[in-house]
Amino acid sequence: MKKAVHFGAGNIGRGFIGALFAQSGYHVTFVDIAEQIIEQLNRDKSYQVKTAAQPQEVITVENVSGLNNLQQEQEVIEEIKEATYITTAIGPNILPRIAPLIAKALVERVKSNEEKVHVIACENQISATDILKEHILNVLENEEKEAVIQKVSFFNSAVDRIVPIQTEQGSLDVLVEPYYEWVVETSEEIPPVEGMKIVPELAPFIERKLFTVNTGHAVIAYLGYLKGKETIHETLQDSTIHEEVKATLQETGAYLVKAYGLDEEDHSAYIEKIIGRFENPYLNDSVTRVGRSPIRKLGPQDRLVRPAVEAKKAGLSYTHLAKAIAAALLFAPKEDEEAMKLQNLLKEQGIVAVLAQISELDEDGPIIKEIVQHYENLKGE
Ligand SMILES: NC(=O)C1=CN([C@@H]2O[C@H](COP(=O)(O)OP(=O)(O)OC[C@H]3O[C@@H](n4cnc5c(N)ncnc54)[C@H](O)[C@@H]3O)[C@@H](O)[C@H]2O)C=CC1
Ligand SMILES: O=P(O)(O)OC[C@H]1O[C@](O)(CO)[C@@H](O)[C@@H]1O
Repeated sequence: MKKAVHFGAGNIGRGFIGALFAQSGYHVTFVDIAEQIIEQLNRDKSYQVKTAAQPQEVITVENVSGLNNLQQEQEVIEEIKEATYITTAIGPNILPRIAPLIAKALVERVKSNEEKVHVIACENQISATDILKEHILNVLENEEKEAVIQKVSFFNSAVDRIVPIQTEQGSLDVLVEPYYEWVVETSEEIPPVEGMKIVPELAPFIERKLFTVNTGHAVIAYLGYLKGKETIHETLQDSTIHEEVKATLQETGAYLVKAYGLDEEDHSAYIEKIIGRFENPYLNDSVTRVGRSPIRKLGPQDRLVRPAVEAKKAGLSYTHLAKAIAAALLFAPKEDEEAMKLQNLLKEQGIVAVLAQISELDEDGPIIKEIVQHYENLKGE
């Protein structure tokens, strides 16, 4: 049986990527630090993926096991020595932490196995696999680097499936939206995985996804949070926010149409389809999950700042994006470590210095000016 090693046995790991490998006949070893999930995977050896829809579809995922990367380093290395795929869904900030173990394992792997192994980071981040690759290569000696580069393929990818925080305590089962898309960039012939779509150039796919699905979701989360809403579905019932989401996606859409020559009508239909996905009442997706880690989401390459900067460069409107950025600065749930850090930074340094630092925006530029105006207005509401 072919093997896949997947880092991150969370929502996307179990509910999407791991499930596709298992359905394609792979044994999936999940690697995680969550002791309870690992124990349960090894005990139950299966779990169910259930769609948030009526009627509900239920898929049983089998041939799975788990390893703890903090306690079972050697076992992880042994699995990687035989794997066809190594994938991750752990969050962009965690990639540097798992890179040393993957690097160590790849060095062992290329000594004992001639077959190529394929590494794919499945994160909401542009070029996540390139970033992981850099962290891996950085810890290797020159000779090791060469061997790894020759026998390991690294592919960037875009992952799209809404998987909310799971509410069934003590269960490995995962509730997912019915829709999914996994796009992988390569021109190599690679072992087939059901549901994996191969493209020669990822940029249009990942930007269209990140700046529509993730931008739209973020706008709903941040505006919903400010209005005291709990869920994405509930927030979208507010017609003012609904309109604001559409207007923001028209801004990112104008940039995407111009940058990638997309058909305007097709893109408008895509926006409608995405908003329809957000409206799914069975997902019960919280605004705090979707808005989580606002410092990461305000990064220069992420879903709010990059389209605003690109729109400005192209002479297009970015006023609704500026409002969304302002709303992100006001996102302050106590349990979100990054949100708390952001609030402290704002108190200590003020909005202009913070945006210059975390979003790499020009302190004297028009984007910051517009954000500051929206920030003051939103604070006063
Ligand atoms: N949930 C969703 O709807 C989607 C999420 N994504 C992306 O997928 C990635 C994962 O997201 P989720 O599955 O929602 O998160 P999650 O929090 O459900 O899963 C992450 C898993 O990583 C594990 N982890 C954390 N630190 C670790 C470490 N040092 N070593 C090993 N494992 C570690 C956690 O214990 C957890 O099980 C993120 O990059 C997210 O942006 C992408 C598309 C959809
Ligand atoms: O997973 P992140 O990057 O924190 O952001 C949440 C976003 O990712 C998703 O989980 C799916 O792409 C969306 O629900 C949301 O747009």
